[in-house]
Amino acid sequence: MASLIQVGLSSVLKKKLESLFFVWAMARNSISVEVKRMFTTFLRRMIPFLNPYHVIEIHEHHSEHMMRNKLYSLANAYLSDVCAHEANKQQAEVRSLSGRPFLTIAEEEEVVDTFHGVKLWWLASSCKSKYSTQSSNGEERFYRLTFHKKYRKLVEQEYLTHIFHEGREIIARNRQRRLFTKIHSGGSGYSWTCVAFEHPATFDTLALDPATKRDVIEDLMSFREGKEYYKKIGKAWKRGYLLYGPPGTGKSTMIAAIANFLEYDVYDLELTTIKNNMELKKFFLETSSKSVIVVEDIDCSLNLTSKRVTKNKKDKDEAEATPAATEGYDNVNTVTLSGLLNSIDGLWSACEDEKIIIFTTNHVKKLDPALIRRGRMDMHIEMSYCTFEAFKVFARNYLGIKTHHLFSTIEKLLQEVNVSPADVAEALMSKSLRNADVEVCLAHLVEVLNSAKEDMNK
Ligand SMILES: Nc1ncnc2c1ncn2[C@@H]1O[C@H](COP(=O)(O)OP(=O)(O)OP(=O)(O)O)[C@@H](O)[C@H]1O
Ligand SMILES: [Mg+2]
Repeated sequence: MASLIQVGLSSVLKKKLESLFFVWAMARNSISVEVKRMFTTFLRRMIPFLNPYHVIEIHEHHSEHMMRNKLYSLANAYLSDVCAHEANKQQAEVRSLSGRPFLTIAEEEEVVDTFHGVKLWWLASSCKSKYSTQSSNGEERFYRLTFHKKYRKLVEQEYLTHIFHEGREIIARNRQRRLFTKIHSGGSGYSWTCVAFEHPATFDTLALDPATKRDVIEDLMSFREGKEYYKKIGKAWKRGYLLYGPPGTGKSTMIAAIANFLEYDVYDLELTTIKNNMELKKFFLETSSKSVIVVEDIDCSLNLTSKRVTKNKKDKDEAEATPAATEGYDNVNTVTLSGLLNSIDGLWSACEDEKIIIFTTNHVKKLDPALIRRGRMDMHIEMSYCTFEAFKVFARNYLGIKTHHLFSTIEKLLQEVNVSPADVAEALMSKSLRNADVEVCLAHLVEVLNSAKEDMNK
C-alpha cells in the first residue's frame, strides 16, 4: 500500500514537473539567459525537496574493483529469509538434495520490510556489469532500498547493521557447502559456477596412518581457531597443504575430508583453462573466505615444474610449445610461476582470508622449490601406498571388523608389495558389495596382493 502511495506520489510529482518544464520550454525563447539559468537551478533544487524518499543501492560487486560486495550477499540472504514470501514473483532453487527449496525475490519485484515500525521498500533489479567475466551475460544484480528521508539516520546507523548481522546468521544457518568450478560464461570470459558439495569422505573413512591423520586434524583445528593468532603475528589467515604420492593413494579423498571437516566450500582451480596471470588473480579474488582452493596435479597443470628461469635452448623450445610458458617467458598471455606465487601469497591474497590452498601431485620432485617452500605450502603430506594401519580403516568401514585371522597374512603382504589404497578398497568392495562374507572378501584381497607380489618379482 505504502509502496503504491509512493508510486502515486512520484507520478503526481512527475506530472507537475513535466508541466512546469513545458511552460518553461514555451517561455525560454522569450526570456533572458540569466533568468533561464535561475529557473533551471530552482527546478533542480526543487526535485529532491519535493521527493521525500531516499534511495540506497546495494550492488553485487564493488563499484571500484571487481570483488563481490559482501553486503549484497548478506542482503540477499536476509531478504530471501525474511521477505521473499511476500513477493508476487519468486525464484526457487534447491541448493542441496538434502536441503529445502530456497526462495529469492525475482527481478523487478518489490517487497516491504519493517524495522522499528518504519517501512522500507526493497526492489531486486539488474543493470549492465562493468566486469564482463564476473557475471553471466554482463549483468550486474543489485537491490534498491527506498525509505522516507526522515529515517535516513536510522537506516544508515541501525538498519544496515541489522541486515549485516541477520544476513550472516541466516547464511551460517542455511550453509550448503558448494563446489566451484570454472565455466565459460558467454562472451570472452569464464566465471565460477557451483554445485552442492556432497562428497561423503571424512577423516573416519580416510585410510591413512593414524599419526599423520592426527597431525592433519590438529593442524586444521588450530588453523580454524587461529584468527587472532594470525592477526597478532601479521600473517594472512591462510594455509597451504601439499599432498603428494602415487595415483590412488587418497589425495582427492583427503581434500574432500578436509573440506567436510572444516565445513568450507571447495574451489577446483583448473590452471590449464586460465589465460594469464591477470585472470588467475581475478579468480583467486573471487573466491570467498571459508574455502579450500584446490589445484590438482600441479605438475601437469602448467609448465610450472621447471626452474624459474629456463636456461638452455631446449628448455626454451619446450616452454614455448606449451600453452602457457614457464617463468622467464613472462608475458600477458600466459600463467607463469610468478603469477601463481603472487596469487597464493602476494599482497592482495590476504583479501577475504580464512582459506586453505591445496596442491596435489604425483611427482613432488619435479616441482619448483619456490612453489612448495614452507610458508607457502605449510604442510607437506605424503600419501603413501597402503599400510596395514590404513587397511584396518578399510576393514572397519567396508566389512565392519577390527580383527580377523587373515589380518596377519595381509599385514605381511602389505609390507612386501606396493599397492595403492584405491586397489585395496576396490578389492574389498567388489566382494562386499555383493554381500559376500568377510572371509571371502579378505581371501580375495589376499589373492590380489599375492598377484601384485608376483608382478613385482617378475
Ligand atoms: N587413503 C584412502 N582412504 C580412503 N579411500 C581411498 C584412499 N585412497 C584411495 N581411496 C579410494 O580410492 C579412490 C581413488 O582415490 P583418490 O582419487 O583420492 O586418489 P588420488 O590420490 O587423488 O589419485 P590421483 O593421483 O590419481 O588423482 C577413492 O574414490 C577412494 O574410494
Ligand atoms: Mg586425485
